[in-house]
Amino acid sequence: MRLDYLSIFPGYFDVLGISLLGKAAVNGLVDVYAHDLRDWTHDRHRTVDDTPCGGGAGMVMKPDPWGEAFDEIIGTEPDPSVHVVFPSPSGEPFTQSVAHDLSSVERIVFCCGRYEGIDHRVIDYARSMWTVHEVSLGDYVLNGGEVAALAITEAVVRLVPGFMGNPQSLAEESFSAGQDGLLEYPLFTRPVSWRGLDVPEVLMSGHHGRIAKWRRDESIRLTRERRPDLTDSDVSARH
Ligand SMILES: N#Cc1ccccc1Cn1ccc2ccc(-c3cc(N)[nH]n3)cc21
Repeated sequence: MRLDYLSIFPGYFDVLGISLLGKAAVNGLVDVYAHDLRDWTHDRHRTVDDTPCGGGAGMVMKPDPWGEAFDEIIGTEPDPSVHVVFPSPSGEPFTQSVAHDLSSVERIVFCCGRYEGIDHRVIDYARSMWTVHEVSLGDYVLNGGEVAALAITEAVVRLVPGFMGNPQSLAEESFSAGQDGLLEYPLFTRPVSWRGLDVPEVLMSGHHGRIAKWRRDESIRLTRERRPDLTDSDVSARH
């Protein structure tokens, strides 16, 4: 998998050389390339923004540098196998399902906007050429797309076959298909007693059926308490 990042702050992506992602890069599972959008400007100030047409606060990112960067980094021919991700507060929700879909593609280009956003024609042009995902991390506003791109990267790459040492751990996480859309149950390890707090006895019983039931019940309880939006009537009935 090749990952490209287009940003006026490419240094954000130096962190991708650390930890598991660094190991994946070493193992050849992912190739990471960060690009400075200003390299595709031609004025002395390396200008990437301008005032919004129609007025309004803030600045908008000019389309020209993006187009020239696309030509050089991706190419000038349409290719739906290239997935272009625009983090945006007005995007579709980024979910585990989207992460799973992206984990099987060969190439992802992250377009990290700043200011008030990117000239919309850039997104329209990208849609005419590649497979575009305009995605939001959640209902809050960041200062740009870089942090969102890093979060999306981690969610996607950890699902790439061969990346995680123990793929079984993926199957038991919150939001994974195997969890029936429920939140993950509480986790414990040794010591059994810690500052007056004990591991639930059932988990030390060695009775796998009771442990499985306790974990399911806890997942249902937590999901109903914290994320009623994840429990539809059918799921509630089953639980
Ligand atoms: N756009 C915009 C915008 C609009 C108003 C105020 C500030 C910004 C900053 N910004 C510029 C690029 C960009 C990219 C992604 C996010 C983003 C994603 C999530 N889920 N929250 N915020 C924000 C981004």
